[in-house]
Amino acid sequence: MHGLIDVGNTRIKYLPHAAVALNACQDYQAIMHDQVDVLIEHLAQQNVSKITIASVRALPVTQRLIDWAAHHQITLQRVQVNPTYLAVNYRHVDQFGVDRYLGLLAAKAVHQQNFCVVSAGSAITLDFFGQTHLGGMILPGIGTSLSCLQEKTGLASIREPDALLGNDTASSIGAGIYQGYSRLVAASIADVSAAYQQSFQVVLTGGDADYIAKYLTNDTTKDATGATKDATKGGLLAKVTIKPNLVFEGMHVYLSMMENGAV
Ligand SMILES: Nc1ncnc2c1ncn2[C@@H]1O[C@H](COP(=O)(O)OP(=O)(O)O)[C@@H](O)[C@H]1O
Ligand SMILES: CC(C)(COP(=O)(O)O)[C@@H](O)C(=O)NCCC(=O)O
Repeated sequence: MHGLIDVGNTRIKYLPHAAVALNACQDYQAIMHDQVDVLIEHLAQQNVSKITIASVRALPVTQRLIDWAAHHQITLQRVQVNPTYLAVNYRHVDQFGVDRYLGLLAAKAVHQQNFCVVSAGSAITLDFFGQTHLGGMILPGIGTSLSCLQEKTGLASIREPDALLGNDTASSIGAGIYQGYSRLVAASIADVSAAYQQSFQVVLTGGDADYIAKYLTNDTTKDATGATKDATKGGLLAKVTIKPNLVFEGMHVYLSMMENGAV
């Protein structure tokens, strides 16, 4: 058994390698960092003999997984940003997040060009790809923003608003964070589209993708089968697709390229 692991800043996600190939829409299992031992037990039970791991940075849980694999003679392979197949427009490629790289690889395999990968996790990242990677944006994610607000002001409750404006603290924070972030993402895509004179297919992933999508447009279809639905907004957002497994799909592309000797 070959296991794929995505270590994000908030959660660790796991998917057996075969699941990506056989059923790309199957959801991953996600755990918080302090539950890494539950994942290790699961890997042991599944007789995992090989692990491919994408880790956004050198997190203690990544080291824990590396140590466990070494101790049990399990082959562990770390995904690296490699410009051979997909070049990222970064001054220093080694700064570029491996999760962003895998998101681009997966989206490129489907759309080839003119897409924007939006990953709504601990951070919200936007990566624009025309004929090549153009560059990106990073901003604090929804959960991160809520934690900051709580730390600075003590305000922690959040509720989805039923209107544009909130009428109590929780719905006002909901209006600001859920709707506000979606507008920020939409306006950023619109600005880049206008500046580059091209439109971008939007591919959404990450723990908060549904919230971003919900307020980004009223006409978004959650991707279960890879299907998309038209969702035009100001003529700029051509299509929005939610891909919960985008990083894993990117790992699948990455591994295929390795097998073919491209990476
Ligand atoms: N069950 C959950 N546990 C924790 N966070 C969740 C959960 N469901 C959705 N979220 C949201 O997803 C965000 C983390 O998204 P994720 O894609 O896992 O991030 P990362 O890749 O940075 O670990 C959290 O900040 C939170 O807002
Ligand atoms: C931007 C990120 C923090 C997003 O991480 P995530 O929200 O998925 O945990 C991560 O991709 C990262 O640490 N990137 C390195 C910096 C960069 O891409 O420029």
